[in-house]
Amino acid sequence: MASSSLQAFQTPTRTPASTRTPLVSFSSRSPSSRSPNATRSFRHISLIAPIHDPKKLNCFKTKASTSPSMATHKTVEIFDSEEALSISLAKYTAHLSDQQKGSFTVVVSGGSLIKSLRKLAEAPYIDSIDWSKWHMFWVDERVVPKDHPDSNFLLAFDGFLSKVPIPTENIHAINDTLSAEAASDDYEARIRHLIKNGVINVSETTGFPKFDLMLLGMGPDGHVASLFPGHALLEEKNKWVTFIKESPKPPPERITFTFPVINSSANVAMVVAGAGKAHPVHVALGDGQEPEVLPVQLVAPEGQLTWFLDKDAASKL
Ligand SMILES: O=C1O[C@H](COP(=O)(O)O)[C@@H](O)[C@H](O)[C@H]1O
Repeated sequence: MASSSLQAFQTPTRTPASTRTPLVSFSSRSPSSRSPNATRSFRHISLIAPIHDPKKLNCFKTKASTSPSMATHKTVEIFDSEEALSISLAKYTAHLSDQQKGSFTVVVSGGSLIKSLRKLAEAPYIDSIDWSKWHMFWVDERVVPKDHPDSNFLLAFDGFLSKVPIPTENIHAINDTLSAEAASDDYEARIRHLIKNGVINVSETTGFPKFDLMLLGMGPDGHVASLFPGHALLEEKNKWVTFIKESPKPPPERITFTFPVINSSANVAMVVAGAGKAHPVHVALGDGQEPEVLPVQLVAPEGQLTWFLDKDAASKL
């Protein structure tokens, strides 16, 4: 099956290509940045092909750590174009998929991230990936019908899901027939059910669901999922899935995973392209002197965090 039809989802269910190297790649192990002021302790910087004054990379060097109870291993890769970024993202995702013995649980955001997944639907990945073990989830969704232009499901369907043979029953879309509150409760209940069935793992550290891979975008204001700057939902500690009725970015009603779930992931890819996002990238990865606290700074998975940046998004680093 090379594609599924949108109609199949209208009634919600309950239930090495080019190996272009990044221009700049460096990795670190840092304490959890659950505290936005948590400092980073970069152990390793490998400069593959400098695009900036290397002195600027001082901003990635070691600082004293605060409480390293939860360590995030962080890698930042900077590419000369979004095209090169998307090729590397496909390779990374295919590698994680290959490593997974049982189900491969993948969470996507909406927005520009979806376009950057396009290489997965091309050779060699379309034929080499075992799509049958993939289970797809959404980190956030807008409270609109699945065929509405604002739907994150529709975006993913058109840009990715309709082009790859993931079994229809493994595509776990958020219920679009319920209110925001009911849909978030419903999604959490369905995730609990999939944990019982052994599809989704649980973090031994946090007790929250542990997805194998979250592919996340970031808004120009530094929001991730539907977790916006200054909003009380940033502080949510108990719920897995919650809702917002007054999103600063339209549409106003949305459902979103919470930070405890995002940060219990085995792998998170932050995929950011374009000069319009250079400022929040600098806040998140720069010298830590910014007074702002952006939601993206709270992304600190217990597993691996990999930033995929194009050079425009990285231009203020
Ligand atoms: O509203 C949303 O925006 C963010 C960022 O979107 P982008 O187009 O600026 O990349 C997205 O990650 C989120 O899923 C979506 O609901």
